[in-house]
Amino acid sequence: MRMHTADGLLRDYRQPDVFFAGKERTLLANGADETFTEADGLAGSVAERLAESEVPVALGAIPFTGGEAAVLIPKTLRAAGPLRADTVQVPMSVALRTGAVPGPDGHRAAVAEAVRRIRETPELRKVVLARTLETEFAGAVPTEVILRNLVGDNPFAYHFATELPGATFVGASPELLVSRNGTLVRSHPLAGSARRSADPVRDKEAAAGLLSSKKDRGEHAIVVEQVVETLRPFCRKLDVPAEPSVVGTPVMWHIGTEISGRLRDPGVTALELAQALHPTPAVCGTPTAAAREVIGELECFDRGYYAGAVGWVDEHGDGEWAVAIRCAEIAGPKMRLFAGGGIVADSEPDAELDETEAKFGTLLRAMGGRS
Ligand SMILES: C=C(O[C@@H]1C=C(C(=O)O)C=C[C@H]1O)C(=O)O
Repeated sequence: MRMHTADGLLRDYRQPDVFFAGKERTLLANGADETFTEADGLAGSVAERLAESEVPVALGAIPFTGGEAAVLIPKTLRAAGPLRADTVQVPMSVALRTGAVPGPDGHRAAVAEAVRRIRETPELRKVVLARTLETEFAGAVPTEVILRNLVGDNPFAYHFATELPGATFVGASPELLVSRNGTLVRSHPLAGSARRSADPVRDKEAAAGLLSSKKDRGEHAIVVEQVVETLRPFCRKLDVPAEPSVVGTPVMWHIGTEISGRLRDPGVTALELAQALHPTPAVCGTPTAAAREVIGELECFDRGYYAGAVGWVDEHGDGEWAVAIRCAEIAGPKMRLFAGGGIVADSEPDAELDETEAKFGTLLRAMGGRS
């Protein structure tokens, strides 16, 4: 059997392949033997088909809410270990047009309204609000260049390029929704963010300030609480660190908690766990249904697969699903970037606006810009 290297798979990726690089495996898939669009019972239907499939892995994306899943069993699949190589940045042409939807004032107003609702609704504790950045290039966006640049910028993220109806979805997520390897289950929720600084002293201060911020710690605790509550019934043992830690990307600091557990029933697949956890309050809010409703009212665009989940599951039920953030949809010459942040009772509109601008930086850097 020919062995593949993760770096080789990255170099071979071309749209419309499906690429996913996580901590366990790097996968490059081509063609679709079977596609799964029905979100209800998705984990069950996928597991059933995988049991008899020649290619024993399904991969793709599930949307933020409602809508169709975009998961497939490919015709061919190549697999390698995790990506380690640091790829050289490839230059890209500059975007002709960019425009944020909503613009700065629109986002500030939405944040202020979410804060007002959180303060006056006792059970509503957190709502995640996002915005988009629409960009247009002179020609078709080279998805493989964006993907390679994302990897080069941060080899430690979960990288993906997967096909959606009418678009390619590409990103470098720092956040693990869930992974399953045998009976070992892991989740690494992030919530609470600060922009990084080019000045090392200020950068360190930003990380320390984030970890000691009461508002950000509160925002983070809400996510951990729900992830633990959801995983508890699936696990006979669950390790939750008493204190969170700081996790860095090239542009952001986040508060993170690495949770691990042992599955009670090894028949529960990674995709089933992902669907049980999704959407966590890191991308939706709490309580989930009320937060989702506020998002529907205050966001002026459809999230699609942004803030959904992207990953893979195999015939044993092992798999990795990342939270679909720090990402963009590419369609021909157009590229739409997404970024959001958690809003709690003491959030400030200007700071929240800045957080989304900073988070756009992950994709902007891959597009050859500066963040
Ligand atoms: C919603 C996003 O990020 C999420 C929200 C965070 C926050 O509110 O602090 C931090 C990490 C992510 O869980 C995004 O990047 O678009």
